[in-house]
Parts: sequence; structure tokens; C-alpha cells
Amino acid sequence: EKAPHYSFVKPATLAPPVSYFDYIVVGGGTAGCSITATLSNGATVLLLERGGVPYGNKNVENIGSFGVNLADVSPTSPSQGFVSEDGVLNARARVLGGGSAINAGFYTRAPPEFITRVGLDYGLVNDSYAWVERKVAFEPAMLQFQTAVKDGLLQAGVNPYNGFTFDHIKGTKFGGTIFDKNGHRHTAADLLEYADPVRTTVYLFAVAQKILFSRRELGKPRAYGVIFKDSVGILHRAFLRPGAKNEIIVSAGALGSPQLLMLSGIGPATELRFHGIEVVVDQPQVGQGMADNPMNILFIPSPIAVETSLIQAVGITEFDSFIEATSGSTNIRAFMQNLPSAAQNLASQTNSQSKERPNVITTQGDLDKALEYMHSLLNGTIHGGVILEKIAGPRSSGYLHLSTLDPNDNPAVRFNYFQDPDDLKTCVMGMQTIIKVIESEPFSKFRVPGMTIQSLINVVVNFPLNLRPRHFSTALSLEQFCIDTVLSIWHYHGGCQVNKVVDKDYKVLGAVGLRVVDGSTFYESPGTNPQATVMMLGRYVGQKILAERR
Ligand SMILES: Cc1cc2nc3c(=O)[nH]c(=O)nc-3n(C[C@H](O)[C@H](O)[C@H](O)COP(=O)(O)OP(=O)(O)OC[C@H]3O[C@@H](n4cnc5c(N)ncnc54)[C@H](O)[C@@H]3O)c2cc1C
Repeated sequence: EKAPHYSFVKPATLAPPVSYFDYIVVGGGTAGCSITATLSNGATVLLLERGGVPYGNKNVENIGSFGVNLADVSPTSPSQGFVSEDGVLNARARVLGGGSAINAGFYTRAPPEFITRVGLDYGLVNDSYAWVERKVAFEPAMLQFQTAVKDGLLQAGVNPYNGFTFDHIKGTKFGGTIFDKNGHRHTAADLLEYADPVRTTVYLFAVAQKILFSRRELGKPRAYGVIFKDSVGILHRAFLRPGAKNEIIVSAGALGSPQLLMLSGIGPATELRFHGIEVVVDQPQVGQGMADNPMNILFIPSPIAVETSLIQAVGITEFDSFIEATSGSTNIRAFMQNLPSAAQNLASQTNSQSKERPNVITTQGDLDKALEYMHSLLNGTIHGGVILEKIAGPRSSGYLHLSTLDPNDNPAVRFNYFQDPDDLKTCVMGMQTIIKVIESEPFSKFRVPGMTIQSLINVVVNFPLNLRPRHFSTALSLEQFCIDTVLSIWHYHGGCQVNKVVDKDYKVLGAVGLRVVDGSTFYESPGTNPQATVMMLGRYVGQKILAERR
């Protein structure tokens, strides 16, 4: 069947009270769609997704609406905002296709060293990437702003030029995108075109409440079903059909997967007992190793109009900072207008999060001043772009805790940006490279005459881009700039890491019939951007599971 006309995608209100499948996948996101489509070619599969479809939603589908989509904080938005305990605004997906339906679209494979470190089979990895790329990866248009960034990166010494490629290679390149030549987004939900329509069932607005476990098998509890709630609050039960090979696969993302395991009784016993959850497996590592690659930016107002672009040109430096760019007024304007609602978000979360918050900007006075400044800038037409850097890894990490017992709520999460001094060094070198790009000759046509690098730094320092305090030295020292103006590039991962929460086959340690397959299993964000590898992983593990089944 062709997207969006899937006969097997239905609202959960149509689900029977009880149903049976060979596999139940929780989370119809970037990994979840991929693994569901794969498994359905050998077994019956139920996919539970808490959001709706990406199709027909202009905010999701149109490249110019990336910022608008993130700015939508309504309860039905495909993007659910959260603020980490670090005082940094963030977002997680709530829609079929998951992060691939709200992200910036950049598509790139992981480097071979990542595949080696994770212990995957190269042949199957390459086949799985190719399977994904046949549906959702495109070559971008590469217009003038992105071309100037590419040329500027080369002048800044990020060599050689590697042309257009999906591969992660040191130097400068144009990468792939999930936006087609018309600026229309394709998401992991399109991978369901590969699904067997007879053996696949997808329920939307189906929020998994908990995984059910039966008596112990070889001393371990066996997962046998999932309770999920539909949009009118009715509970349904889905059970695994009899069969030793049948399984539940959790693909609810780096926030959702550790959250659901904990709500189901797999997690640190003390935390579970604190919330009154019966302990099924005492697993202290659930929710640990949460990491988010810090993003730092310079915003460059341009005297001339620029194309609307998300990420295309990328510099992969020797020191593991990745330089990327985005341009066009609609995304930048919407991104900045997002800030008042983000502040409200913060206020509503403050009471519900369990851990103390660091010194974030909390006074209304601070916020009002910052917003006034932002509005004064927004009054003029903004042409321009953003050059950003993301650091590899990162080395710094934190944790996730339940804030409530409602799976719809965001858990409390802390990433401890720049706790590791090497992360900070990398950020500073990345910022120095960005400055070289802006000062390069190919970029000169996008510089407002007389606007110095210091004034570009001051713009960022004065924006309420996050809720962290500013210091006297924020605009004077790149170290302090990195720490104080840090943003998320939304590549957060961890919480159910391999060899800590799951084994190398992604099976949950201490339980039977349960795997986690998504970004929560990573120790590092793969390549410059992770979505290609997350989709690949869904296909990869799905193929392995079917091979074991035969
Ligand atoms: C704004 C933004 C920009 C980004 N830009 C890029 C980019 O340009 N390139 C790139 O490669 N990566 C990018 N990323 C990162 C990338 O999109 C994510 O790393 C990736 O999508 C994560 O995939 P996942 O399968 O782990 O989780 P997700 O795709 O988030 O999937 C999890 C799914 O589970 C569902 N779910 C959660 N809990 C439940 C529950 N209890 N019951 C039912 N369903 C549930 C969610 O609704 C969601 O659909 C970006 C991310 C964001 C948010």
C-alpha cells in the first residue's frame, strides 16, 4: 500500500478490548515504523503510536514549517516540548514517524567505526540503510546560502570537499535529506509502504500504559502483553499469541522507552518504590546515560534574501565538532517566537519535576527583558541564517527520572552539558571554525556591512534561547558562551543502553520476550545526525528477529 492510504492504520478507539499478535511494537517513531514494516513480512504485528499521522499536516510536511511545528505546544502537537533540568528547551515527537516527522531532515549514515563499536554486521547494515534510502532519502537543492557555507568551510580548513554523499567522511560535504525536491517531508511512516497490509495493524492515539509480565521463566519475568489507552480514555489489552519467539518491542524513543520500562516495573527499585510501582526487575541502569549533543549557534542577519533551507552543507572537523547551517526567515522567526511558550512550559514543569533545577533564568523581569529585545529584532524583516555546531559523542551525560505516573507526561531529564571538559574544548574549537566561515570571502555577501563578529555573539547572548543565566564574560569568552547559550540539537539518546539495560541483541536484561530498539540504546549519537541509523537499526533488528524465527 502507498502512503498515506494505509488500510491498516486506524484510531485506537476502533481497537477491540483484547487482541492477539506475534509482535507488539510500542512507539511508531523512527525505529518503530521500520521494525514494524520488516516484521510484518514474516508475522503479525501491532504497532501502538500515541500520536496521529504526519500526512496532511502542513506543519509536518513542509520544509518551511519546521520552526512553526516546534513552536506548536498544543496538547495535540506532533512536537511535545520539554525543558531539561539543565534549563535547555527541547522537543520530542508525538506522531507516526516520530522524530523523523518533526526534525530538520538531514540524512547521513554513521561512520564505519560506529558500526564496529556497536558490533553490527556490515553487510546487513548496508542493506538496511539502502532499504531506508529507497523510500526516504534525497539529494538537496544546494542553493546560494548553503553553497557559501560549504565554500566557507573549505576556506576555514575543513577539507577535503567530499561532494554529495550519505557517508560520514572527515571534510566538507553535502548530505542527504528526507525533504524531496519540492520541500515535502518524507518520514519513517513512509517505510510502512514495505509492510504486509494483511499482517500489520497500527493504532494511533494509543498510549501504552504498561507492559504486562507473567510468571518467571528460568528465573526471569516474561513480557506477554501491553495495556494501552485510546483517545477517549478506554483501556485496551493486546497480548502476544502463544509462541516462544513472540515478543514485545519498545521503540518509544530516548525519553519514552526508559519511561515505559519504569512504569512497567523495570528500573531502579528505589525509584519505582518511591512512585508505588511494583518492582518486576531491579535494573538501576534504566534512565542512566542520558546524553544530548550540545548545539551552539551564531545567527547571521543577511542584507540579501536567502533560500529556505534546513541542514545540507556539513563540515566534519578533525576535532569532532560538526558544523551545519540553516537559512530562511520563516523557520528562524518561528524558532524565536517559540520562546514565550517555552517559558510557560518551564513554569508548568517546575512543580512536577522531581530534582532540583540549576540556576536558570526564572524571574519574570529577566524573561520580559529578553522577550522585549527579541520583539524589537522581529519587527524588521529577518533575512539570514544560522551556522551551528554540534559536538560528537558527547562525553557528558546525565539521567532520567519519572516525574509522574502518566506516560503522556515528560519525564524529568538532565544531560549535564559540558560536564566533561573535553566537550567544552570541542565546542570552543567549533565556534572558532564558525567564525572563520563567517569571515571567509565566499560568505561575505551574507554579511551586513559593519556587523562585527562580536555583535553577532552579542545577539545570541541577549536572546532568551535557553533558560540559563548569563554572566559578565558570556559575550567575551567562548568557553562561557558555549556553557551559557547552549541549545539542544535534539539528538538526545541513552536511557536503555546496550550491555547495561539491553544485551547486544537489544533484549532487555533480566526479562524474556522484551527488546528495546531505538535511540535510547546508543552511547553516542551516530554520525553527524542520527535518524538514518535509527531507521537502519529498526530494519536491521527486524531482519535478525525474522531470521531467528524461521
Ligand atoms: C526538532 C528535531 C530536529 C532533529 N533534526 C535531525 C536531523 O536533521 N537529522 C537527524 O538525523 N536527526 C535529527 N533529529 C533526531 C532524530 O529525529 C531522532 O534521534 C530520532 O528520530 C529518534 O528516533 P527514535 O525511534 O529513537 O524515537 P522517536 O522517533 O521519537 O519515536 C518514539 C515514538 O514513540 C512514541 N511513544 C512514546 N511513548 C509512547 C507510549 N507510551 N505509547 C505509544 N507511543 C509512544 C512517540 O510518540 C514517538 O512517535 C532531530 C530531532 C528533533 C526532535
